[in-house]
Amino acid sequence: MPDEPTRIRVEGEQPYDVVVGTNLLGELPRLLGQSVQRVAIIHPGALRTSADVVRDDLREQGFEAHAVEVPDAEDAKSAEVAAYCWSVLGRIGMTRTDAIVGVGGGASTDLAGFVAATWLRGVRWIPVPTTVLGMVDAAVGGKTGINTAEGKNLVGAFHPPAAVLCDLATLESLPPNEYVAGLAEVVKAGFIADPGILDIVQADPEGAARPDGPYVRELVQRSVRVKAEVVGADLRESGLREILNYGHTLGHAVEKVERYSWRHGAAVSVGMVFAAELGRLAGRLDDATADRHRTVLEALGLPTSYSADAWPRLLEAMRVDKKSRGDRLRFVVLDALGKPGILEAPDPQLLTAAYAEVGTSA
Ligand SMILES: NC(=O)c1ccc[n+]([C@@H]2O[C@H](COP(=O)([O-])OP(=O)(O)OC[C@H]3O[C@@H](n4cnc5c(N)ncnc54)[C@H](O)[C@@H]3O)[C@@H](O)[C@H]2O)c1
Ligand SMILES: O=C(O)C(=O)C[C@@H](O)[C@H](O)[C@H](O)COP(=O)(O)O
Ligand SMILES: [Zn+2]
Repeated sequence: MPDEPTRIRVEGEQPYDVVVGTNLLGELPRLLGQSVQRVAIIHPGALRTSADVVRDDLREQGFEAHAVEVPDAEDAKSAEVAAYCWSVLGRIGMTRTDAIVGVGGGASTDLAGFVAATWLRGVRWIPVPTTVLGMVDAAVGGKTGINTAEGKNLVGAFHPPAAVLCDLATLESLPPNEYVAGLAEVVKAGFIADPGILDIVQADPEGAARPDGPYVRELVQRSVRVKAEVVGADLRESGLREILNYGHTLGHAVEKVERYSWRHGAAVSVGMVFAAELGRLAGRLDDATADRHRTVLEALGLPTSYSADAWPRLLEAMRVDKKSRGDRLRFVVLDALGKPGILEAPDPQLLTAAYAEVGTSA
C-alpha cells in the first residue's frame, strides 16, 4: 500500500497546500507550475546532496535549475547573504515567472523566502523543509526574514509560498538534538491550540523525542494544522497570528544574548516557561497548566531555565520584539490550556518575578 501524502490547505488570497509524506520530489515540477523556466535552489552546505538531487531532478524535467549554497543555520539570515543571493539571481537571469526553492531548516527557508519576497518585488517560492521545526512552523505561513545586529528577524516580509513540501524521509539525517529542539514548536502548538499533542508527548516522551519514532507524522500534521488555521485567517499578524509567538518574546532575547549559538527551539522552550509563569503570576493561568510546561518540555529534554544574571540584557533585547507598541511590551500568555491571549504592558515587577522562576545562578 503506497504511503499517500497528506495535503493540508492554507487559506488566504492565494491558498496553497502543505504536503506531508515521503518521496515527494516528484511533486515539485507540478507545484512550480508551467510558467517557470529557471529555478534557484537555496540551501546550506549540510544539505548539498539533497539540493543536488532536487537540481538534477528538475533539470531532467526540463527546468534550468541552479543550486545556490549559503552559510549554515542562523549565519544565513543576514543582509550580506541575501545580497549574495540577489547577485546570483541577477547573473542567472531570474525573471518574474521563475522560482526559488528553499531546501533546509527554518533558517535556510526564512532566507530563501526573504530572497523570493524581495527579488523583482516578489517571485514564486517553495520551501522544502528538512527539520521538524521547518516542517511544523518556519516553512508554513509566509513569514520570511533575516536578522540584524539589533535582533532577530527584524527585517522581512510576509510572502506566502506556492506550496510546502514536508518530506519526512529528510529527517533521517537530522541530528537527534536538532529534532528535539524543533519539538519545542510542536509543544507550542499543543499549548496554544491542540492539547492532544501534549497528551501524545506525555504518554511516551522517549518515543516522541525520536526522529525515527512512531509519532513523527502525527505530530507534524497536527502542528501544521494549527499553524495553517491561524495563518490562513491572519497572514499579516494583525491579531490572531500573534498567538504563534507564544514563548518567543523571551526566546528571541535568549537567542540574541547567546549570539545565536542556542537552537531556536531551545530558546523558545525557556520562553514558554517564562510566559507560563507570567500568566500564572498575572492571575490568568491555573497552576496545573503552568506546571505542565516544565513537565512536558523537560520530559523531551528541552531546557526550562536560563542564567539569572542575564535578566537586564534579556529585558533590553525584548524591547525590539515585533509585538511591542512604543514603550509597551506585550506578551502572549495563556488564560487556560488552548486559550491564548495578550498581556499588555505588564508591571516591571511582574516580569522580574516571572523571570525569577526561570533564572538560575551559576
Ligand atoms: N518563518 C517562520 O514562521 C519561522 C517559524 C519558526 C522558526 N523560524 C526560524 O527558523 C530557524 C530555526 O530553524 P531550524 O531549527 O530548522 O534550524 P536551522 O535551519 O538552523 O537548521 C538546524 C541545523 O540542522 C541542519 N540540518 C537541517 N536539516 C537537516 C537534515 N535533514 N539533516 C542533517 N542536518 C540538517 C542545518 O544545516 C543546521 O545546521 C530560526 O531562524 C527561526 O527564527 C521561522
Ligand atoms: O509564524 C509566526 O507568526 C510565528 O510567530 C512563528 C514563530 O515560531 C517563528 O519563530 C517566527 O519567525 C517568529 O516571528 P517574529 O515575527 O517574532 O520574528
Ligand atoms: Zn519560532
